[in-house]
Order: sequence, then structure tokens, then C-alpha cells
Amino acid sequence: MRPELPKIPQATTKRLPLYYRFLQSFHNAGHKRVSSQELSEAMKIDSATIRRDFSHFGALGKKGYGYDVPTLLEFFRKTLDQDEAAHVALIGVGSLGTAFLKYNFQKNHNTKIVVAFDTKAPVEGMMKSEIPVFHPSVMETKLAEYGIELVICTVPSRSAQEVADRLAKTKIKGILNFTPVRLTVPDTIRVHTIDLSVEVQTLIYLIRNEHIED
Ligand SMILES: NC(=O)c1ccc[n+]([C@@H]2O[C@H](COP(=O)([O-])OP(=O)(O)OC[C@H]3O[C@@H](n4cnc5c(N)ncnc54)[C@H](O)[C@@H]3O)[C@@H](O)[C@H]2O)c1
Repeated sequence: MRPELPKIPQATTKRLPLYYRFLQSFHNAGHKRVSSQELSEAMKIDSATIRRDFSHFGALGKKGYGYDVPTLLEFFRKTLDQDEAAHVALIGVGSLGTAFLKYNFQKNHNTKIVVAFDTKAPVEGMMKSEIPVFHPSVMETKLAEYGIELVICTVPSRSAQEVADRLAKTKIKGILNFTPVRLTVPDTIRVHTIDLSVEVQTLIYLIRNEHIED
């Protein structure tokens, strides 16, 4: 069962998968406990932030002992719902999409692109990096067939909203949008947009204004 979480800041939420990944490596290296300082050095996040983040989840650590690795790992696994595999679809298998297909979350066994769509693919499908790629004309049927919850969108900007409109009529819950288009979707779908230019501009702004905290 997924633990009931108090409302936690979005910045903390974003770090959860990272904590999970680093705790896994501590666990794999045989560590039974870890201090916020050790986590800080490994993750390059300051220890005060780590302690503050962890405090949102209740008293997980003990003074002078640090954090119990198996307990923390179990907590994050449940919180991140890692028991249940997430089946992901990729829409748009061009330059960026092909790179994602090849990468396919190698370090995360519970997240995987299981199906992809591209206008250049035949309706009956073709294999690319061991993943079936279909023509978008069969998208709705295939998304249901593969039990897709989440879609990665790497289509050209001009096609992005049209794809989102079709997705709005399916059961998918999230879109990871790599197009620079601000998508309009119903409340039932969550969109995370990763706009490379915005990220670069933000970083440029931050390095030129070092006094601003992130
Ligand atoms: N390439 C990059 O480094 C990069 C970086 C950041 C963001 N992006 C963004 O990602 C998106 C994809 O970029 P790219 O360079 O991979 O483009 P691309 O032209 O190489 O690939 C787009 C693919 O989408 C397919 N496509 C077009 N309409 C479609 C539809 N309706 N359904 C399914 N597939 C469809 C095309 O056949 C093509 O294979 C763009 O919106 C771009 O702005 C690209």
C-alpha cells in the first residue's frame, strides 16, 4: 500500500526518484545506514536540503545514527509506487524519440517504453530497438491494449496539440512533453514539459545571478 503523504513541496517531490536511485546504490554496496552528509556528498545536494526533504515524511532518521537504508528504501519504493511497473508509450520516433527508445530507462526496471508510434511506421507495426512502432492511426487501440498510463511526446511542434487532443480521449494519465508547445489537456491528464531552451535559459540566468536560491 502506498503511504499517505502530507502535502510536500514540488521541489522535494522532484528529488524523490533521485533519493531512491542513490539509496539503491548504497544498499547494493552493502550499507545498512547512511547519514545526510554521505547522501549529500553522493548526490551533490546540500545536507540541510536532504534533512528538510526527509522531515516532510516524518521522523525517518535518528540523531547520531543517520538513516536506516533498508527502511528508507522501502519507504521510497512504496511512495514512488515502484511495485507496479509503469508502461510508457513514445509518440514520434525521430531524432529525439529514437534516442529515448535506445535508452529505454536501462537503470529503472519498472519503467519501460513498451510501444511507440510514428507516422512513418506501417499500421501493422515494425520493430525498432526491440520495441514495436505503429502508425498513429491505431494509437488509441494500441494504448489500451498495452495498458499505457504515460506517454512521452516527441513529435514536431505542429503535431503536438493534435496528438494531445487524441490522447485526451484515452485513459492515459500523463504526458511527458518534449515539444516546446504548451499543451491544452483536460484535468485528468498531467503534463510535464521539458523545454530544452527554457532549461538552458534558466541555468544561464541562475549562473549569472548566483545569489538566487533554487
Ligand atoms: N532533437 C532534439 O535535440 C530536441 C531537443 C529538445 C526538444 N526537441 C523537440 O522534440 C520534438 C521532436 O524533435 P526531433 O528532433 O526528434 O524531430 P524529428 O522531426 O526528428 O522527429 C519527429 C518524428 O515525429 C513523427 N511524427 C510527426 N507527426 C506525428 C504524429 N502525429 N504522430 C506520431 N509521430 C509523428 C515524424 O515522422 C518524425 O519521425 C520537437 O517538438 C522538438 O522541438 C527536440
